[in-house]
Amino acid sequence: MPSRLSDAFKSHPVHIHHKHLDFNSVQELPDSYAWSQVDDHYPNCHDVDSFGASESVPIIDLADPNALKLIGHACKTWGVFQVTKHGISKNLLDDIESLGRTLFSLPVQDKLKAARSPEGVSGYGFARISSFFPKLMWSEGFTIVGSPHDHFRQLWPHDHSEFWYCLTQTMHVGIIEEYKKEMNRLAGKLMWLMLGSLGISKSDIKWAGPKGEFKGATAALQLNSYPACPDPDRAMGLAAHTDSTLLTILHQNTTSGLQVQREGTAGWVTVPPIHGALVINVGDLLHILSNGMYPSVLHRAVVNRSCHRLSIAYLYGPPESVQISPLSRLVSRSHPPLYRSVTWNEYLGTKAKHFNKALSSVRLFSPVTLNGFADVNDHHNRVKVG
Ligand SMILES: C=C1C[C@]23C[C@@]1(O)CC[C@H]2[C@@]12CCC[C@@](C)(C(=O)O1)[C@H]2[C@@H]3C(=O)O
Ligand SMILES: O=C(O)CCC(=O)C(=O)O
Ligand SMILES: [Fe+2]
Repeated sequence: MPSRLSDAFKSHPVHIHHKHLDFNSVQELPDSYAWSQVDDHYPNCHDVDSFGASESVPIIDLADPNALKLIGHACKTWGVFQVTKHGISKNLLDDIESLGRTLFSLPVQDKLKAARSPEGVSGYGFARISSFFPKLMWSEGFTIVGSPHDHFRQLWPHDHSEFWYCLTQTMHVGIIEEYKKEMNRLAGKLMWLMLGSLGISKSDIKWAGPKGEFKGATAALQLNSYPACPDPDRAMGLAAHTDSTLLTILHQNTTSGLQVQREGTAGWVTVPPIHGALVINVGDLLHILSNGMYPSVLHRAVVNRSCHRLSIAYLYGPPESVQISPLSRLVSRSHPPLYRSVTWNEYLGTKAKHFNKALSSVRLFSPVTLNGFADVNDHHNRVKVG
């Protein structure tokens, strides 16, 4: 079994045999990007729950004394929430957004110099899950695991001026490092709020370290770009999926596009961009850790005709060697463990092979065999693929 995040896909390489588009030069949606199963993926069309009432994703102020309770409720009922007063500076959010914009505005042949290899994790390319769908997604992504140095050297090759080259590279790398550092700090804080609301304390998770700082946690930074699209009704930015993480922290620019599905309801709910707020997704590993109490949220990104959309996802997971399984405090005779233990790498490999069936493939009981005790999250088989 691979033990480093960067090796997670060695046994399941993704070969995508498609030419990369120069999105900006396309006037008409190419057939390879036209989704035949055009469903209701327009923002605002389906911002209702199954009872017809308007519902929106909770927004939680982290400085609110009730934050713990509110987060617990949001995790249980939505698997997603937005946070304000999170302590990440506005400048840093602006910097990472503008770095993303600079990167994606490079000519496609330059971006391809940093293309992700079929068995690799880092680099430029289509979303990994593209291989499960017959049509391409109207987006491009750049994944960073570890240092972005080598990829940035490929993207911005050495030009004539040594001084300017060093300065801009140092600035770009510095922004990424600072962003990762700040996100790591916030992710640790959110972990304790999310787990605290289940009655879990620092002594329950040995791998979090003596001070509960989650030392050794691993993460990937994913920059996503969704160019304006000539035929948004027939295109898909990023197909419906859950993240294979403990949690994901998402910064979106002012253009909406992120949609989530709430358990037990029909339709998609748009997560509106709120200035300075960050979106927090429950991922599959937290779903496992919580013994199914917190559903990992099914989400997707849609595109629009006039605005370019950018999002930056910080995909946070446990240290590489840690086995994730339902926390013993959440397991009892009436609530048996729903999942077997997995490392993050093993789970990523499983996701690469089984995509939306990954969570059920590590499940010990199906909801029907549990005699009335159902796992809140059984939507994983509802994601339409191929
Ligand atoms: C750690 C990871 C999670 C991720 C695969 C990756 O290796 C890096 C990119 C992540 C991402 C972002 C877009 C959606 C997603 C499903 C994908 O194809 O790549 C996620 C992966 C995931 O959470 O499984
Ligand atoms: O762009 C978005 O809003 C969603 C991105 C996402 O789901 C991801 O990077 O995993
Ligand atoms: Fe996602």
